Amino acid sequence: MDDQFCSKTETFAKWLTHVGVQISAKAQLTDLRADGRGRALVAKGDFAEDELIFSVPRTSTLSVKAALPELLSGRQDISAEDVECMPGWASLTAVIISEGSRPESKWAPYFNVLPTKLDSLVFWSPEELAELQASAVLKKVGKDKAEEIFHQSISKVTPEGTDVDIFHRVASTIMAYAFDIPDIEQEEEEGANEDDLVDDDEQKTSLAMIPLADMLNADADNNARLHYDGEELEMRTIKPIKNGEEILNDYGQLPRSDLLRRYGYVTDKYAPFDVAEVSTSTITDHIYQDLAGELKVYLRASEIEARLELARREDVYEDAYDVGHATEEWPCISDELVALVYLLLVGEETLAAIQSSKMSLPSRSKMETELVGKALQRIFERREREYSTTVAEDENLLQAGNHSNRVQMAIQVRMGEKVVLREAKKEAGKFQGDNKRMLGREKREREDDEHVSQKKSRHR
Ligand SMILES: C[S@@+](CC[C@H](N)C(=O)[O-])C[C@H]1O[C@@H](n2cnc3c(N)ncnc32)[C@H](O)[C@@H]1O
Repeated sequence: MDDQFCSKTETFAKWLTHVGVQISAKAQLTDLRADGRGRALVAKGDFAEDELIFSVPRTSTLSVKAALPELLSGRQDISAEDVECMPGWASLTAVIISEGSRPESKWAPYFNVLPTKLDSLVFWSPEELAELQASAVLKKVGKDKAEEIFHQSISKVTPEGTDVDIFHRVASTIMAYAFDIPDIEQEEEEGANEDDLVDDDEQKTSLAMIPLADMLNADADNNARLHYDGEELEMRTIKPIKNGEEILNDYGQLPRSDLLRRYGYVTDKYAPFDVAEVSTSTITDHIYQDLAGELKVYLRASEIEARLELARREDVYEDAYDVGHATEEWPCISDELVALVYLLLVGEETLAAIQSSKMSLPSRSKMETELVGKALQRIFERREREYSTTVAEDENLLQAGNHSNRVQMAIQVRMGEKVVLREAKKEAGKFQGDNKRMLGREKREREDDEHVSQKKSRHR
């Protein structure tokens, strides 16, 4: 353990006052390492709703704009453009690495409280990552791509000797600690154009580090929120906070997989936001085989492609679809996924009618046919089998608890995804819509209709 932890916190607290941060006497930076929560802000008195906890002047935030002059000073070999042309996170990484290498940096007391070790996924070994099994989060880690950007552009502007380990530490700290701050000029401009008919809701933001605001942990239900309205960024309570309670910020409604990837921790409170991903290529590779018994039709690759093209035209195509827990507002299975599977399975005549725009895509309830439900159930079962352990096995492993913290977190993530797939399968099992417009049925239905009418005419 870092035995300078407390002295670093004290120096940081003094520095905050020095740079104009105003903090309520009822809020205190506290050592929560024993609970695995690092430094945290804790209430040392009762806060009312909408009470100011602290304010940080915009001038005390660390952005590319703020730190670029220092990086460029005395360097003839690079220009502002070399830094500004990089993606936002990469240019902020470059300026923080450069600033961090200067012992006289005004930010030094702040840098001293930033982490030297993180658990975000980029730091996991191949064996640890393998514990996530079939989780789609593995495709999102992006370590190689990040290193490519480091070698191609960041390392050209950072001090000589900056290695890839420093790069990952700073880039990952930015991922877990930085904020997207709305630009104040933009807000004023928008205010001036309040009567404009065209609503330009794309607000310009800048990525920046906000000392102290980034010492707040999060646990799905926050009790504080940062306000960006003025020159002072204000952290205010959103509900009363009692003496002794931790002050928590909002990191967003993230599935545990993303929480782990970006922040290196998970808690049960994020489980309701878990998602599992099913890729369109897996769906098209298996759907006709899985339903061969009931379809009795063979589609050529070009016919499948035409159906996917229609899904694109109808704006329901995605390379992969997320399924999540149902809420009061949303089902587990998105409208887009139902529509994709419907278009892959709808009969030729209905397909042609939609293609020629004689008919529009039916409502969700009409697309929830029994066949679409059966296909989705198979898709979710297949996806669950891609994980090498079952939910029950994971439950036992979690209970045994004899793993490293990282493995324990990986088990929670992979188990959460399988639980979502099961719930989605149950939902698909309730689809009961008529199959008569579906592939292989349309013709049979028509033949049956004709058969009935022939019978009727014979009886006449
Ligand atoms: C913005 S920082 C918060 C300050 C941090 N605790 C520190 O000591 O520097 C985000 C990091 O805090 C930790 N963290 C945040 N919320 C947490 C929680 N509920 N449980 C455990 N760790 C948490 C994670 O390591 C995350 O990457």
